Amino acid sequence: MCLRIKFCMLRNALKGSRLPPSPSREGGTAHGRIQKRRRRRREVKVHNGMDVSSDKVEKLLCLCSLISGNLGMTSEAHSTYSEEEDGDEEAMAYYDDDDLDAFADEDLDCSCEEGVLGLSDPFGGEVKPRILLMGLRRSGKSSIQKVVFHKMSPNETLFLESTNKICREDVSNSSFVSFQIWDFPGQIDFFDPTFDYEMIFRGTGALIFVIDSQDDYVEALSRLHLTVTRAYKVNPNINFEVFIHKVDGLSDDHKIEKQRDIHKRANDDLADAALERIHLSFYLTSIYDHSIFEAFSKVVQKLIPQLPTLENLLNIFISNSGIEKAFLFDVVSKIYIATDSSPVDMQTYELCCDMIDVVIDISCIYGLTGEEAGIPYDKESMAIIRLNNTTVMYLKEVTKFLALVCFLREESFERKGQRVFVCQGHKFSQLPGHGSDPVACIF
Ligand SMILES: Nc1nc2c(ncn2[C@@H]2O[C@H](COP(=O)(O)OP(=O)(O)OP(=O)(O)O)[C@@H](O)[C@H]2O)c(=O)[nH]1
Repeated sequence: MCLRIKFCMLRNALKGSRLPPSPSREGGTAHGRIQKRRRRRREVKVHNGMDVSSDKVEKLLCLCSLISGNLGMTSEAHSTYSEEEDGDEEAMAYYDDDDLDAFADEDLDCSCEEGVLGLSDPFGGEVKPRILLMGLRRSGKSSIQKVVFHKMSPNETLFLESTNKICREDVSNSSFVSFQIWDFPGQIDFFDPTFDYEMIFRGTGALIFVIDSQDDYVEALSRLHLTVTRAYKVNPNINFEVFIHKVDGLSDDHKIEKQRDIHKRANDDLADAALERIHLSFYLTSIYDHSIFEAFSKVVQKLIPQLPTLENLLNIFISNSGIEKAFLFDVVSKIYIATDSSPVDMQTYELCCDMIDVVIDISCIYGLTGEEAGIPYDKESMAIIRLNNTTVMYLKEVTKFLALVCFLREESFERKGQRVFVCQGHKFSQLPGHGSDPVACIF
């Protein structure tokens, strides 16, 4: 199926009509205000769309695809898998709000254990890394999971009920983004003999401890200490990630102050227990902006064994292409799984998320014909957006769930005389009429 963003329609849509609410655009007052402010800050113009694709981009895409493919899911491979295993192409229909729920429910294997105390060994043969969400009651654990992985609007989390069972969810968007999330009820009694915490921590890759920054955090810190020390004894390889959460209600100065205080107290507690070797990473997060997605990106990246290879590829890619910044994104969760070594700022990250939203929304509205319904993102998907500060953004599909998003200066953005290559499975093939030299590629 050929799916291409229709740029004239995109331009019209951006100028005149209102885009339908995408999961990340709709939302609560705080989130809505942030989004509105951000939209005012910049004027998004759409480049005169053409089939532009540099051979360097294609080379990188192919390599990324290969790395991904070695893990079992290239675009093609995944399509086959979906058809054979699921028999349901509509699994990709997460792009519109109604279908989103269907996607989330159908594709995410979400189950809740019958209470903490009744947990038997559910991990027979489990190989996916496990991410645990822990913290006091009402700290925001379930909200984080729902907003990041179910595209729930932040305001809807106000109506979430308290979790009283361990909820497990399989997230398998791509070979890179493939793990289990365990959402724990607020209070877990480590001393309860029927709660087998050793078995839980043994297979854990990351433990996210959520602290409500708008609340008194003394109890949360002692709980963090207890949890971390217990987990470390069982499995010293766990990454300990502390989300200082709900910072949307705090001023910038207050945020920094809270982070410094929590950081100091948590590390002092570890030093007092002679456990300085335990490393805690801290993040300021809120479900009302992109900070939660950025923090989750960093947590997930640490669990990707191929991360150094991907980063190297992106570094080589930008050093040879005039591109200033490149990200590899999981389009479903908007987690970026790798970027080059230059620093990431929040605004750049937000722009990438917005671009993914625009591409998917416009594809859904204008890119599908009747018989193609259901797959608004495929190997033909690409988009170019010119911002009003002479920066060009470029998005290209890598695999069914991955996108390469790049930033480059307008002057580096050449559209003429380029050879166009497409990545077909594991091979480059050259499109007729676009230059004569084949691209060298090592498989
Ligand atoms: N202001 C603000 N509120 C948030 C944020 N994240 C979650 N909340 C709110 O915090 C409340 C509790 O959220 P939950 O996700 O149910 O908390 P939980 O940690 O899963 O709670 P338990 O299931 O009882 O352990 C809800 O009203 C959410 O709307 C945030 O980033 N900012």
